[in-house]
Amino acid sequence: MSKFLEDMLEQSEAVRTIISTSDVVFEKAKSLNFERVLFTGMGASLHASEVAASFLRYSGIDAESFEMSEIITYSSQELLKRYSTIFLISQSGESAELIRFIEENKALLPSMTLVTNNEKSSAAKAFPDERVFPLFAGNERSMGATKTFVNSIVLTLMISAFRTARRLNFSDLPTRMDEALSHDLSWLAAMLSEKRERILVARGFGIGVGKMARLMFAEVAKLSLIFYSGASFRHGPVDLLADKPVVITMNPKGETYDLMQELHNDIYDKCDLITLTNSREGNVKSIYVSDGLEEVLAFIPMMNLLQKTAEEIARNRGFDPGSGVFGTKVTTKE
Ligand SMILES: N[C@@H]1[C@@H](O)[C@H](O)[C@@H](COP(=O)(O)O)O[C@@H]1O
Repeated sequence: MSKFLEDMLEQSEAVRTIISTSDVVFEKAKSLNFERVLFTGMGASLHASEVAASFLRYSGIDAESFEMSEIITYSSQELLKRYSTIFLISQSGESAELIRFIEENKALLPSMTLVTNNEKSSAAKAFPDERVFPLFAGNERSMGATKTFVNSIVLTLMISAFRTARRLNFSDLPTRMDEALSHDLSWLAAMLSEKRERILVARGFGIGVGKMARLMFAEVAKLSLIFYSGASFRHGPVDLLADKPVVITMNPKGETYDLMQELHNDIYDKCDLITLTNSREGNVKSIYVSDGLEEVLAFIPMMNLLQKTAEEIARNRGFDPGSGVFGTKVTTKE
């Protein structure tokens, strides 16, 4: 079994564990100021936080998510001071940018909070326990985050839900994740291995997940998957349909479901279109996933489905899923 597959199969258990810590999470979250929130990190950790940032904005709370490396060089401490809470997300707690960010912004430590899978990391040492939210994802072996990505989404949503009036029901999520991984996806892996453009489209809470899918395809399958938000795809990139690409959309029931359906109607005869959805109504080729989950959580099992596909593509292409060729799980050089 590949490292990536091993990690993948442990995800639902990891989610059960993080959900079981909700009382401690809510207790710690009480001391956080949600006036103006920034989430920052690199790679999977950054993309996971984009879900909570859009969830908070959707609930009327001022929240943003920016890549840490860009903040370091192209922003300033004066601007960072304006955030009431800065969430640093890092599964390892050792990424080069994270260490530098903490070092260069020591004056802002009181407004920072760390989300990490490694409570003994260099980053964690800079924070008191009440400012560290552990991911409880267990040992993650592979390059191409799985358990820590999903647990980062769930944990930052748990923290965010504490502040909003919107209650989130996570209880069915682990079962839906396992169901997603039980699909036979060999046909999709074969289609995505062909020498033509692969495009992924999603909106809203799916944008962070879509960017993560792009990263995972690069890290695991060693293939490029282009990601667009549903709206930006219409603003020009639809011309990629000229070469009949494979287009996957993630379209759970929710705010923009109908708009995405319209997009399907407009493009289905110009590409191989597959939609991941929890609606039975669609009239294009669908993979049914995330049954009954609310919009913000529905993208997680969709990601699991894409993980399984990427794992199979990697094996078909002769790569060891979860091992980097040039990349590494922890990047210690900026
Ligand atoms: N190749 C890895 C990515 O897979 C990971 O997402 C990123 C952030 O890692 P961390 O969350 O440990 O800071 O670092 C590396 O570049």
